Amino acid sequence: QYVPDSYIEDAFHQAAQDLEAEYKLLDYDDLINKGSLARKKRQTDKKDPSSLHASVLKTTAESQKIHDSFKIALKASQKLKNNVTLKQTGIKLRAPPKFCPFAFEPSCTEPVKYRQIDGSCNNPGNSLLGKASTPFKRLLRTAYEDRIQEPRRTGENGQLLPNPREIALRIHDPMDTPARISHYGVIFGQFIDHDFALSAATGFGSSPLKCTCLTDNEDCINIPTPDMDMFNDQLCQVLTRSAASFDKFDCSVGAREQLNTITHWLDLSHQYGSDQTTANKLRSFIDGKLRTMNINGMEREFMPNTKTGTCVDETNEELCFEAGDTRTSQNLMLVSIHTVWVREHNRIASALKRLNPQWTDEDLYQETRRIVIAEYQNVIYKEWLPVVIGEDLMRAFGLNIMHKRYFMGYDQDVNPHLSAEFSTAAFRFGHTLLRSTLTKTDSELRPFSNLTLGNIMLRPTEAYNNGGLDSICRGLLIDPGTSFDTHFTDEIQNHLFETGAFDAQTKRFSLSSINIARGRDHGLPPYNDFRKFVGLKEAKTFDDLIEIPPNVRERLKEVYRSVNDIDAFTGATSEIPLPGSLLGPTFSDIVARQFRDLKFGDRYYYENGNNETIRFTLKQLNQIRRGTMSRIMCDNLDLKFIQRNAFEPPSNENPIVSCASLKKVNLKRWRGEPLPVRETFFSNNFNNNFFF
Ligand code: HEM
Repeated sequence: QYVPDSYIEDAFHQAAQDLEAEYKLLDYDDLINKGSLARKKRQTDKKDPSSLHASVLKTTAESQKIHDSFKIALKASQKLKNNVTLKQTGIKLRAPPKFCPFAFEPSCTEPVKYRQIDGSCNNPGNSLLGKASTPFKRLLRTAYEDRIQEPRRTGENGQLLPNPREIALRIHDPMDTPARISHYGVIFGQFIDHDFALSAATGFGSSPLKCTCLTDNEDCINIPTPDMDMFNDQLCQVLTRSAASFDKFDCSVGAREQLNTITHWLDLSHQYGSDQTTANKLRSFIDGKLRTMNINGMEREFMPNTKTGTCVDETNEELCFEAGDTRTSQNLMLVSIHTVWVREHNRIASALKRLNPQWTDEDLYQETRRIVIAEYQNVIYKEWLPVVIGEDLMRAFGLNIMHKRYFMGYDQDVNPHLSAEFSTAAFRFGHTLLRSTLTKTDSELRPFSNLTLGNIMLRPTEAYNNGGLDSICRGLLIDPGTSFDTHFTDEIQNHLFETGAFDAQTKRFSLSSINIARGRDHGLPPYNDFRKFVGLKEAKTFDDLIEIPPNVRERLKEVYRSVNDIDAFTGATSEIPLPGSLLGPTFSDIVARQFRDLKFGDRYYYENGNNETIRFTLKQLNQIRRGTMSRIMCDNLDLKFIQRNAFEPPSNENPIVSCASLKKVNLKRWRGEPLPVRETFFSNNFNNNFFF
């Protein structure tokens, strides 16, 4: 049952005016003078760690509009609630179309052979599913302090929850134990993450808010420095809250959701872009290729430079690298993986051009993109995911790839969206697997140089010198990652984004404490709720936490007052890994569930055979299935030898073999591939009718 439209519209108009008036009060100069909240057009101080953190967050004009529309809806709902009749009838409220950012669905032409850049039009029943700038979904009920939007602050006994950095110091202290995943496998996890998750940050216009340690603002969740912390030269870690969104496309007013600014799919959107402008900027428009550049003294191609990134550019000559995601240059290990995939795109485009000389640039770009995304999905489901969650869960969740046949399990009722529980907690498992050092190796995988994470975080120098990105990528193959446990490596735990800018308010971050604070910001319920969801027994006391080793249980008991207060990230990373999986039972389940939804809910999933326009021929598909990550590395780096599975360190079970012995994908199956009648690509104008 809904309230009459005119009545609601009035309330929304008034609420919009109130919000505008509030924003006017937040005058920029005034705020700077008061030293409270700084509105910046761009984060310009490249040495300020908080600017560096902000540079890996994203605010867009669209995300800010959605955030504002949610705020307006809350205000309007407050106004309407004061009305006695509404209170009595317990009527549900929904924003009128003018105030609902999701009201204008893209219209999709059918059938479409290629994915849309912005992720829309995948599901014929709901064209917005999977699109960039849509909300995360929930597996569990949110847990906000006020039930609507404020971060959880108080525990079960009414006392304040422990400070996230305090928890980090007591539970996530540094220790590195080698694991059976290669560091390549770990950073590939980050690469996947940047394909499908980027929460919008609250901001002004299209820049994230810059909080300060003295700010008491509802959109800041700074982490104060506890006593006895080595961070005692800084008051806090400044942290901006993620932007708000409605949780449903119908804009019914409920608890705060967060917004994913990039496409939810496994579609290499971090290579190709999540919007048409970015996608066009990355293309060369010649023979279907992506734009690349050369570096003096190095033979192969590299991603183009950009001046808009936030690399700490010591010399003013060495620049960041540009791809489809704003976080590309966050570290050079990540850049090196991006580089391999850009080269793979251009390698395939050249091969297709040789096979089909009559194809236009557009034909070559679209078909190459389709093949490269298929190769990428193939290595994820065939090689990477089994290393992470193990064969048993692969089977239980239907995640194994097929042999010789099509996959026929596509289900348009599956919601493929990333869940908040996955992106805010479970998929951050990779943070515990990172190591502080890395090795550069030559083409025979012989080490010749060692670096620390600090040397390559937002610092491009090592990309241009001493073997460059190729040697970093090869080094990731031989270094093992560290085990899944509560421990974080020192560089991430105590020195994240440290630049030596000792006059900055926040001089460095601690990633585990950010994860905990972010969980509260996003209204994640405590660990016990996660346990129930994945089928573990609800713990009544700390001693019931039998999946957690006794010594860690003891430490949890010292930090948290109640077993019901434990933050999800801390609780789940405390668990002993399941047999065959790198992860404990809670994160194994949530990760498996998410990759199931991304497979069964994606009409463009590479093995899907139920749509004749979209699917590959069986012969093409079987070629793609032959591919491996190691083969792709051999094709795009100077490598003579490599282990069979790039996601595990070399060992007797995973021997180093010659590149020549690895199977190749035969592209001859694409000779004469019929191309679709050119369809008009959807242009996103869904904001035309919006309220500002
Ligand atoms: C050197 C390596 C890495 C660094 C420095 C790093 C750093 C960060 C930072 C600063 C954030 C934003 C935190 C926040 O404000 O909430 C973040 C988010 C995240 N990271 Fe990492 N990370 C790394 C590797 C990884 C790996 C290996 C994985 C997974 C296998 C991963 C998964 C995630 C996820 C899922 C998010 C949330 C994304 C979102 O929803 O916006 N990261 N990381």
